[in-house]
Amino acid sequence: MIGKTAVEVGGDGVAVISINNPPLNLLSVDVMLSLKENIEGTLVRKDVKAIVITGLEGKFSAGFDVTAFGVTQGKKTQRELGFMSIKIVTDTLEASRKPLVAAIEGMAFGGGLELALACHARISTSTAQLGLTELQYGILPGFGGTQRLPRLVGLPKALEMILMSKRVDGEEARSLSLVDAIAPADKLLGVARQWALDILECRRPWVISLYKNDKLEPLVEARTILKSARLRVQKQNPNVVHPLVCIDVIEAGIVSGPRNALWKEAEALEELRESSTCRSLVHVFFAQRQLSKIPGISEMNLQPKKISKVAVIGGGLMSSEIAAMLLLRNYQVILKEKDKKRLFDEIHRIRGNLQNHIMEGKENQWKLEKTFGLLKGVLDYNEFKDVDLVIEAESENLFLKQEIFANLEKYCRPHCIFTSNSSTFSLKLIGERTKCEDRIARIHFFCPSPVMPFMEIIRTKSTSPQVIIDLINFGRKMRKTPIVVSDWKGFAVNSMFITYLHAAVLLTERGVDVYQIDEALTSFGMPFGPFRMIDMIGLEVFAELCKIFNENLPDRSYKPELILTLQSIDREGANNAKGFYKYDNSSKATPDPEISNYLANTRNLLDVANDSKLKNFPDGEIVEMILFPAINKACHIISEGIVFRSSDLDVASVLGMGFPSYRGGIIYWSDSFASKYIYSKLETWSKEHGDFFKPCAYVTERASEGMSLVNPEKQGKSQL
Ligand SMILES: C[C@H](O)CC(=O)SCCNC(=O)CCNC(=O)[C@H](O)C(C)(C)COP(=O)(O)OP(=O)(O)OC[C@H]1O[C@@H](n2cnc3c(N)ncnc32)[C@H](O)[C@@H]1OP(=O)(O)O
Repeated sequence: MIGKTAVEVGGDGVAVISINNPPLNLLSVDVMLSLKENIEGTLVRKDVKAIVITGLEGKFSAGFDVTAFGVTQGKKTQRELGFMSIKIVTDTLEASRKPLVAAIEGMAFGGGLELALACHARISTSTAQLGLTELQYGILPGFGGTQRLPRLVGLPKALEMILMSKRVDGEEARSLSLVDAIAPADKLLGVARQWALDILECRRPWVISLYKNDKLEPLVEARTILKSARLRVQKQNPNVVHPLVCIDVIEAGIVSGPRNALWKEAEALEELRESSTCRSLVHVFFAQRQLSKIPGISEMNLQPKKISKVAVIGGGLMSSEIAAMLLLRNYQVILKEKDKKRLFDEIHRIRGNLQNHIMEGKENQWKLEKTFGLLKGVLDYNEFKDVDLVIEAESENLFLKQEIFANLEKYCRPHCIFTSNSSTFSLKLIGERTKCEDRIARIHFFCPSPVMPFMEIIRTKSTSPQVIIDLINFGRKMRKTPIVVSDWKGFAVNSMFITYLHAAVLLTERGVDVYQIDEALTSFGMPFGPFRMIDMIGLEVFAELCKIFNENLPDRSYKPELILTLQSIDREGANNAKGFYKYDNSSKATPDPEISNYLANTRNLLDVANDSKLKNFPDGEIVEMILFPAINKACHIISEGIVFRSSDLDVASVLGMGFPSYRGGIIYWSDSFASKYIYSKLETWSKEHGDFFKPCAYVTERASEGMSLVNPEKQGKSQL
């Protein structure tokens, strides 16, 4: 039995039914059947006047167990989900002849919130998290959420919450009338019990959400809202259908009544949960959860140490972005610079960063000053004595970095963690003049760091387990998804991304149109094409990155000559309004016909003929020719033991490169081809265009054995 519910009847005549499926009180067929049984049981009990539904241990319910979707393809749950939605949620729970109130603490997601929506009232704590998050798994709310949420909060807000899988806290839920009252955790059950009795005594309304109409827009207005929602989702994500299916189901309820639409919803859920989109998204969900499981460390159950004060060393854009991110997460920040002028400039830049952010968030001047007040600029190490973490982001000078780390050991307390942001030198070299290798790691924020939700933690064999745990916890506090990898000549996840960009440059140098490449990749699902991406990174930064990358990892590397040509004529990317694209005052990018001239020059320089075969290259081939080298590099990373699981690179590709999550990540996607196919393509291209495409040993081996590239058990042995 997977989970159940428990009933307790109080002297006040209120039965409290608690969902009991630790740790998150996920819903399962067993939980739902037990809920039905217990509601029916309490309905016939004479000593029960009203019912409260809650979750044990301060968690209402994190929703239905998604292992029932996608990953267990073909295996149906014991009873169809439609049965549960209509027979249990609607005909038993909502139709109960005794008032039913939900007491929500912790979280109410997906099916969990949908149970609460079917109750006659909802009381929540102010910090509870509520949301219909189903679309993030390629399905739609399947327990009546498509019908009840619009009727409780109005169509525009419901669409926003459902289509974006948006979570709101109790306070916001109250302001939306999604919950009826807020109560502190220790009084929650008491308030909910009294509310249920008040409904019985007609002191509070007995609301059946499914038939509530006052918040619903009139049909014509509703149709206009739905139409623009359709256009929006089609534009944002033309490759997936589930948001459109969801909108259709919502509309069906408004047009032909909610009861009929519940059946439509159930049918749609059955269909969507078998889709490849659902399988891929569920894979990414679990892969993301696996990321923080570090073999050999997680079992130690170490508790993370608190990090309150962080020092950032070094100038430049990156360090000011890092410092601003830290301040916005309420860390005290010490910023160390070489001289007064640089320090002044940097502090000025950080204030600008904060101002942008706080303005965007419509927060006030007071908040800005308070946040800025957490920053202290210094020129020496005296303030480092009580710092918990140092992030070194100095220029790429080994001697300078070694000196900094030697000073850190001298001035900081013994538990302070030292990290470098460098991608050039190995951590071993950077820490050579210290005796504290166990406290040294690398943190890599992805560009642009305030936006990218991903963070790499790079460790050596000497980095202590406690430091890893502390940094994972720090990453989460920074609202980033942290991935732990081994030190690999400065590059781990980035090598996959750089290879992807190199493949695009190589292809255009051989004759494929720049803008066709970008379009092929955006149609595939990347948020930007590779050339728009290079423009955004900036050609100077990209060229520098390529130089270091090629020096450190010469195997199958590529020298993107075109970048140098463009730099020589001052085309630096979005920053100076011209790169592969032209940019207007509002940073809107448009293709520039002049690019073809520079391409011709580069081809002359490289002495490569314009390959006529590539002239009318189909989009599908472009995608393969750009993404297969990245898969090849990812396989190299796996075989070197840089990551623990191949699925780690799926998450890395989704969060760090923008690979579409509905394709499951780069390695997961590779499984939609036979490994032999990938191998033979790489082999052919390597003959035609050089070693850049040469399949690595892992791909060669797997292809010869007819094995998938995804094989968590047999992937490369971890170096750690
Ligand atoms: C029919 C309905 O309409 C369909 C649905 O209900 S779809 C489901 C909707 N629910 C959700 O979206 C909630 C997804 N979960 C989360 O966001 C987060 O787990 C959470 C915020 C609830 C808790 O986060 P946190 O405390 O960090 O715990 P976390 O490590 O994520 O999860 C604990 C365990 O539960 C698992 N888990 C979490 N949610 C799950 C779910 N919905 N299904 C299956 N397993 C789930 C995790 O994989 C993890 O398993 P593990 O310990 O074996 O690795």
